Amino acid sequence: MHTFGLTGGIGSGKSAAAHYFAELGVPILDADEIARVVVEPGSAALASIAQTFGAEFILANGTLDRRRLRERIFSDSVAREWLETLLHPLIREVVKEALKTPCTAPYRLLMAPLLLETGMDQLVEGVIVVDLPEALQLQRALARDQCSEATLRQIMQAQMSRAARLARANFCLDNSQSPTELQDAVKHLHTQLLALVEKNRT
Ligand SMILES: CC(C)(COP(=O)(O)OP(=O)(O)OC[C@H]1O[C@@H](n2cnc3c(N)ncnc32)[C@H](O)[C@@H]1O)[C@@H](O)C(=O)NCCC(=O)NCCS
Ligand SMILES: Nc1ncnc2c1ncn2[C@@H]1O[C@H](COP(=O)(O)OP(=O)(O)OP(=O)(O)O)[C@@H](O)[C@H]1O
Repeated sequence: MHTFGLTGGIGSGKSAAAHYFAELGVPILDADEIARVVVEPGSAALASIAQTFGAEFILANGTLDRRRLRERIFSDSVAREWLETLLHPLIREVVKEALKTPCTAPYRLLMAPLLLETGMDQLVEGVIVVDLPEALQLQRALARDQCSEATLRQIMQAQMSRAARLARANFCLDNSQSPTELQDAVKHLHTQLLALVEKNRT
């Protein structure tokens, strides 16, 4: 089973690209979704977070106060590193287990904003980067998220720079134009990936 990684900074258009791949029948494994599963109510990770940051980081319904934790970790790099040390190995283990599941499609995608930062690119055969100028990335993320510009800038600062990410890309999807153009780029890359997978089979 072939797996390629799909990455890009916050608001770059990973979900939009993944949606177009899914329409073409490509299975998607989403690391952000797994990051939510590992802190579900009752998990050891959630208990550790409450112990370190305080009980006020847990909402009345027992779930993580994600907004509060976001504000905290992106304004305090020590807190962020503590959280990453706790969560990244757990996320990686769940991803590794999920990748063991056989799948009939020619290839699948592991979608992860921190694919390169966490070394999860070692689990895939090639890296696809969704790319756009940082100013446009900020503009789109601002329009979508209930998040201040200052926090978004801090999140972008905690991620790899555009240049560093592009330097590690095997494939690039330009998302600086319209959604239709992104969809066309996904279709084109899908054909390329199918050919690559087929070539490796023979
Ligand atoms: C801080 C948390 C609770 C905020 O939750 P929230 O629902 O507001 O955001 P969500 O999880 O949907 O993440 C939104 C985006 O933030 C960015 N982001 C998240 N965590 C990080 C991080 N540690 N460093 C840099 N960027 C990050 C990513 O681009 C991500 O797509 C959450 O992001 C989290 O648990 N982060 C630590 C786990 C992690 O590193 N996840 C990335 C998986 S590869
Ligand atoms: N080509 C485009 N033109 C205009 N808006 C776009 C385009 N691509 C994506 N968007 C919008 O930009 C925002 C960010 O896109 P998306 O949610 O796909 O990014 P993401 O990389 O998955 O973000 P995150 O990692 O923050 O979850 C969304 O509101 C989306 O609708």
